[in-house]
Amino acid sequence: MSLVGALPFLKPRFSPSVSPGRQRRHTLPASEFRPLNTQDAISVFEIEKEAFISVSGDCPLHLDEVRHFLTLCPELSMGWFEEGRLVAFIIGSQWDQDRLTLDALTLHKPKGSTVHIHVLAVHRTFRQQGKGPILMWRYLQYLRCLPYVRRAVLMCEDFLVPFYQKSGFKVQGRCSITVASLTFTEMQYPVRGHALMRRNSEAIGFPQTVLLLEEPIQRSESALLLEEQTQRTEPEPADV
Ligand SMILES: CC(=O)SCCNC(=O)CCNC(=O)[C@H](O)C(C)(C)COP(=O)(O)OP(=O)(O)OC[C@H]1O[C@@H](n2cnc3c(N)ncnc32)[C@H](O)[C@@H]1OP(=O)(O)O
Repeated sequence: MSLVGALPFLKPRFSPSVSPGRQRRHTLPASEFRPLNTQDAISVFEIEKEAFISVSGDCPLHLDEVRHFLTLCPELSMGWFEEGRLVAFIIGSQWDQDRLTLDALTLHKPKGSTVHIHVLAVHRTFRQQGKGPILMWRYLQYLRCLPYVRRAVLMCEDFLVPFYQKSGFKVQGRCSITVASLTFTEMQYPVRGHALMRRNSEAIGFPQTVLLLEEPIQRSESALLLEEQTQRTEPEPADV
């Protein structure tokens, strides 16, 4: 019996016969989309602080609320990481009523068929590059793979209505929620009701869906180009 066979713990980690190209990579993936977890909460809140608190003094989710939703329903969040750094994120939870009320800001209703998108934010240095619309597009595709989701809703300030319309959201009306002097428009996106065709792919950890939309989402040329580049730079599956 060889020494290595008898004492497996002495076995070298990498076989000398493995070619350099097959060795484990130690670099962080260039671009990765994944659900967030509570360890990401600080990075999320750092982006929120800059994006909202520095502008209006408040933000959609305080740090404890970020942790709360990432504990209760991490599968309704999505982060975009570049070389391990969070550059954009969405946090959602389930809601069970037609319109948003104050309770929707803090509660997750696991029996609800609506996903309430609490916040979409892009890190300051990565804005105006089409990342927000791409992340939203991926998120909405992902929601289509969750059988219990019928629609997505959000509230936004009026100046962002055209931005969300480009992602396929429709105005539902004035939101009953106000925060200090801020008022909001409520918007919704029908997740069910479209014909859809599934492609059996599990890239980047999210099931992918190819959609046949009744009304195609309008995406700008820059967004399409960036997405194409992102797909090109997505990492190969790690060696096992
Ligand atoms: C539910 C909520 O979370 S509402 C709050 C939304 N989040 C914030 O306000 C946080 C701070 N802001 C951000 O994080 C980002 O600026 C976002 C999420 C609003 C936009 O993301 P970005 O990646 O910067 O989007 P980007 O600038 O690339 O714009 C993409 C398209 O949306 C349009 N757009 C962006 N911002 C706006 C706006 N304020 N009003 C109208 N259109 C807009 C752009 O013109 C562009 O369209 P085009 O490509 O056809 O020219």
